Amino acid sequence: MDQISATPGVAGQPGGPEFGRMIEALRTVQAAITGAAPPPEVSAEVGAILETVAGALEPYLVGEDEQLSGHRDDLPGRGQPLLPPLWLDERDETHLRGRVTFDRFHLGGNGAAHGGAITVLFDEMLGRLANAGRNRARTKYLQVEYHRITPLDTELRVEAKIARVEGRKRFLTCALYDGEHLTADAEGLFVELLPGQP
Ligand SMILES: CCCCCCCCCC(=O)SCCNC(=O)CCNC(=O)[C@H](O)C(C)(C)COP(=O)(O)OP(=O)(O)OC[C@H]1O[C@@H](n2cnc3c(N)ncnc32)[C@H](O)[C@@H]1OP(=O)(O)O
Repeated sequence: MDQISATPGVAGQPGGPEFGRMIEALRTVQAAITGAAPPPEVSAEVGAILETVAGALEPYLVGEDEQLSGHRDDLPGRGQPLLPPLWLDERDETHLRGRVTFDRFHLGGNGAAHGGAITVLFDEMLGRLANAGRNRARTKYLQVEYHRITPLDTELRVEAKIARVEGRKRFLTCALYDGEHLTADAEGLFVELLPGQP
């Protein structure tokens, strides 16, 4: 994505608070479905409702540049349901600091957040920082270490820093904390795109 709007949307316009509410409801549905063991009639009923929901949106499908999801910096996780709800409290061109809460949708097992969900968070944090005020770069590698389980339904702190820049290469680090406990961290290399690279 190239354009991310930090301006809260206007009620009654596309991207207004109604859109944020829809994304929030989707997150609630994702967690509810993941955590439920409904009887077949309820699964059938909910499935039909969701098919109706998809049908209601179908006339409004747009290209990547026009979609709202992922482009709303005023919403947690940019309004992109793939991302856990992430709030950025501090940001400049050298560091980011935010809060994130994983829920039942992000469950790996035995109460712990899925390692892949944590990696999505780290790629987002490092991607945002690598691209802050700089020419566009993409992830070359992301090396993640899991030090202890990352709990669900707990507000966690996440911090990213630029370690060094060498020509096109941007080396960054990210760390996730439950209180004072480090649960996971990562080192990533982002490479600035050459003209013509997608
Ligand atoms: C506003 C935006 C908000 C964004 C938020 C969301 C962020 C999400 C970020 C992403 O997820 S991006 C999607 C995932 N990544 C990709 O799809 C990238 C796919 N790969 C590519 O497109 C290319 O491989 C890439 C542009 C990253 C680099 O390709 P190049 O062929 O131009 O670079 P090359 O592989 O030659 O490496 C460039 C430099 O890095 C070095 N390098 C490569 N791999 C390395 C490695 N493993 N370790 C150390 N150095 C390495 C390499 O030696 C070289 O060093 P020098 O410049 O000094 O010669």
